[in-house]
Amino acid sequence: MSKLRVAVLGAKGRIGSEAVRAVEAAEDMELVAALGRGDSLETLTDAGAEVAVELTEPGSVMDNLEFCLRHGIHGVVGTTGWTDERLARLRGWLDASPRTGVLIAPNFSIGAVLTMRFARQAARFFESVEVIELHHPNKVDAPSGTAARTAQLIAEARREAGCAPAPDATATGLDGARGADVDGVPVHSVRLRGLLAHQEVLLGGEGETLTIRHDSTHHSSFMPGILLGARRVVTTPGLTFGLEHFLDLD
Ligand SMILES: NC(=O)C1=CN([C@@H]2O[C@H](COP(=O)(O)OP(=O)(O)OC[C@H]3O[C@@H](n4cnc5c(N)ncnc54)[C@H](O)[C@@H]3O)[C@@H](O)[C@H]2O)C=CC1
Ligand SMILES: O=C(O)C1=N[C@H](C(=O)O)C[C@H](O)C1
Repeated sequence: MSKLRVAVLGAKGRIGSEAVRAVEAAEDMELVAALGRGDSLETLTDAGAEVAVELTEPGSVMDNLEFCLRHGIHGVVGTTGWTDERLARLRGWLDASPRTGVLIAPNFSIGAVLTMRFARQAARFFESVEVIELHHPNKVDAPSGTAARTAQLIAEARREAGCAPAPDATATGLDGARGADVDGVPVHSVRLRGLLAHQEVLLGGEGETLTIRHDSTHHSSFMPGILLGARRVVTTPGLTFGLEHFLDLD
């Protein structure tokens, strides 16, 4: 059986360097390119890459994906910074390349995907809900892509269930003290040396609270999801948003 020809973009970064090792170690994959900042994207076509694992930064991801989709290279994307406007541009490129697939995974770790799923399930049963994400201090974006997605899923579930806005009597104070507002859900970002990637979803009702917490303590937590994404995206044309769609969770 021929091996899946995989390239990693952002190959010298924190997660990218781990992804290079994971692809090299996968028996059904061949690492055909490992690109860092400034390397030519033509390397991907010269190397015959079938899948590009995109782990760079929000300022680079769009140009990289535009090139990949123009050349029929599937994408597995962990890079953050996804807005509605960016997603619409990506869908336009996918429409022009209908056999190509892109997976965008706000988080590749199974625990984080389950956290999002459990938070969505729990959201309608509690009056209050807030998200706290905690990351290493080298992270350039806040809130994290995972926290933004978690808050969107919570907000969607609460809208569908007809929940009232969470109670909050705050009338005065410092700007930012109540976090960022993502679809009506407060999201608080902590940046602390010693941490990697962590998230808590706090839910509160009369006389009880529920905390759903996930900790990624090593970048290896993201690797099974990246490899699964690469295997599945080649037979899944169009945009898949969230690794849960490849996990048969229900
Ligand atoms: N979805 C997920 O599960 C995860 C996503 N991430 C995300 O992945 C991204 C990268 O995170 P880190 O590795 O921590 O950052 P990092 O800063 O350590 O690595 C990014 C690397 O990409 C390189 N780069 C920038 N532009 C490039 C380009 N055009 N072509 C090739 N390389 C380029 C940089 O030089 C750097 O080496 C961030 O957006 C982060 O939030 C990180 C961990 C897990
Ligand atoms: O930058 C990181 O480290 C991470 N980024 C992703 C995010 O923004 O959610 C995934 C994970 O939290 C690690």
